[in-house]
Amino acid sequence: MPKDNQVDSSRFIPVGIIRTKEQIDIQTNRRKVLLIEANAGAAKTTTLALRVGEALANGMAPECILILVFTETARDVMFRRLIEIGVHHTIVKQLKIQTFEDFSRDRLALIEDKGVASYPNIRQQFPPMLAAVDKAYVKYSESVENLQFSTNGLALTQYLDAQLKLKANMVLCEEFSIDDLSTVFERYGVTEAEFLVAVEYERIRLGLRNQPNFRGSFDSTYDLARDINRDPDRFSEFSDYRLVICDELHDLNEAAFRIVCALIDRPRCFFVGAGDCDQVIHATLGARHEYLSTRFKERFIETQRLPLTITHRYGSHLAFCMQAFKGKPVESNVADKLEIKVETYTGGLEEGAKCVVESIKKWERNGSGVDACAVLIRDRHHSVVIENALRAGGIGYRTPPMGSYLQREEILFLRGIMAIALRDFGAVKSKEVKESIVEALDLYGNLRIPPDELQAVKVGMAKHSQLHWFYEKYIQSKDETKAPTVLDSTIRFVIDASPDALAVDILRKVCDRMHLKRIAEKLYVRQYDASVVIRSIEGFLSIAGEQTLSQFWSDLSAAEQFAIKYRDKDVLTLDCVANSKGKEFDHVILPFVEVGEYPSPMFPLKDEENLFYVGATRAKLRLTLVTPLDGEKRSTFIKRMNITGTNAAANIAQTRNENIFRVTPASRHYLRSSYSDKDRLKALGARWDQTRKKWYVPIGMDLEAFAEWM
Ligand SMILES: Nc1ncnc2c1ncn2[C@@H]1O[C@H](COP(=O)(O)OP(=O)(O)OP(=O)(O)O)[C@@H](O)[C@H]1O
Repeated sequence: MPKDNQVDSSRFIPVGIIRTKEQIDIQTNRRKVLLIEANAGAAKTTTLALRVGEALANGMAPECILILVFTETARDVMFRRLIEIGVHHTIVKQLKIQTFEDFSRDRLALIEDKGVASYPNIRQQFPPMLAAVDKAYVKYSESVENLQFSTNGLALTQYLDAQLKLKANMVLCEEFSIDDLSTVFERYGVTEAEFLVAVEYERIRLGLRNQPNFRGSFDSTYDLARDINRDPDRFSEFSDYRLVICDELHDLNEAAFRIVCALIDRPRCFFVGAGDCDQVIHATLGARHEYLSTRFKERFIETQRLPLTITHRYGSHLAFCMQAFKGKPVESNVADKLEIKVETYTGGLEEGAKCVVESIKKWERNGSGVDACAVLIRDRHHSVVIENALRAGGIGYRTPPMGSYLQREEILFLRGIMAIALRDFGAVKSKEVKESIVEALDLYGNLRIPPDELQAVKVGMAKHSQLHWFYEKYIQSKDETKAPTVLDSTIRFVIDASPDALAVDILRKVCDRMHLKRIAEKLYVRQYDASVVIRSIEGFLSIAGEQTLSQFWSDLSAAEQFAIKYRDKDVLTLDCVANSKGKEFDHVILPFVEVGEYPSPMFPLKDEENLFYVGATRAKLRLTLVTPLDGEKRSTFIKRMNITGTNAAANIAQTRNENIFRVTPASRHYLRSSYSDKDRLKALGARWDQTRKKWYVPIGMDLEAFAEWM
């Protein structure tokens, strides 16, 4: 039964939830273009899944439905949600659920006569970007005043960021006149030099025939949008989708918008998209709220907007706090209370990490499973202390898709040096980790081993229990008359040191001798990425504690074994907040909600607010904020939630919810039957649910005759 006693004309009846009137209105809506604007947890994904269920129940073939999202996480969540509400998994598998980038790549492959090289790693884009800077310099440095071009790593990354921004906004495919150059900063937020370099970079990428030579991240989406722009008829070659669904519409940029428009332009296509402007955290890629607010309406006059106002994920206490934090109405329909805990610590991040472990233990003592718990960190480097504290506390964890700190390049490099010096590569059990250590030595040591040779070395290396031959072949200086390289002299220093020396002292000297900070700034040229690497190394040194070099080495192997042991089990999730969009957990712990960490001073405050909002709203039953005891060090975000001030009103709303919404949904009774039962079931009045591929007894019908199938 739907809530609010409305007439329900829907054919798809979900399992496990009672839909609100808002949800049924969306599920059964037949407007050509429908936009849903909602709060976090207000059932966007679920309601889009209901719309898909309805289309299937009305006989639409799964191949005619396309679901587009921006991230792989969102794709997985949509897949799961469809199954949760009762769409049969074989049907879900037939639906096309893709990220924009994957969808675009597949579409382009259909019309391109040659394969296009993919450059997923930003470093692969450096050589063409260098060539672009050269060209821009030669062409414009005489004719345009005050142009500054640079070719260091930081500058190259900034040029790459700028070209992405311009592409997301579809600026580069427009004709440009040199007279307009003075306005590019005002219009697009890039400098004149960045604009000119981006134009040259695209010329290099596209070559003479306007057929891309390579593609970096986002280039498939851009190229498809560009293609549509140049020749709208070409899109008509693609298969017709009858229903296009788009989740996370708040991440839409101009390129993705044009692809969506081309799909909607097909005469038989219906479109439903959902978004929440407070979840925009990819602002640099041109994500803007104006698509939701105005652009669709301008382009498709028949656009209708419907709201999803009520959250079904978390109770009133968090709803009221998020209302205070975001300054927008947030209402909850959840009967279960959500507790907000503020746990405090004094001292550094290690103490904060212990506080996290204590919060998990309290949760377990309540009888709740640790697998329903997630620690969502602001930055990758936070995971060093957290992982260590979890291991000390015997709490198994997974780190999808962030990866454990032990497998990060900077840490692998230090592990490689230790493995050579201690002659104990055998302690590294995993073949992949062995290969990655070799890669990290090549990268950080600037060995420049040609790619094919490196590949062969990696394959051979996995079989070795020693790394010494690699050292002798690629690192050790052969010419006695010359000074050894910095890497070689650093390794010799560690070899000469006693394995009983304090690990932290030795490793700190390794970092200083190698100038790791400078290397990080060169390799991870974005200031933020470099800072994460530097802090991750600091965290690594701090966890060495009082251990000797050989003790720390054994401890690292034990830590890796610990992480591997629990990898596929039902354990705690440890991830970055940015990866958690669309997910939910009974208990969410946000560590280090402190000044300088959260919000990060390196990003616009608005983005940080949205990130915090996304993290906090993943919680279903408990949200724990781990923050310093010292009020001065506490993040202003906690104050802005007004936890104490909203408590009384939240209590009243919560009691109301407990009285109204703690009802078991009346639902169809699905039957366990085999194919040969079908005629009998039909004769008894059972109905076939095509979407779920099961027979059911309609609501209100006596169940007695169906006892053998219950
Ligand atoms: N009518 C309903 N009754 C009870 N629970 C519901 C209902 N609709 C959805 N839910 C539940 O609410 C939770 C949030 O739903 P969903 O993930 O669809 O929200 P969302 O708006 O996509 O979230 P977000 O954008 O924050 O990731 C899910 O656990 C879902 O099963």
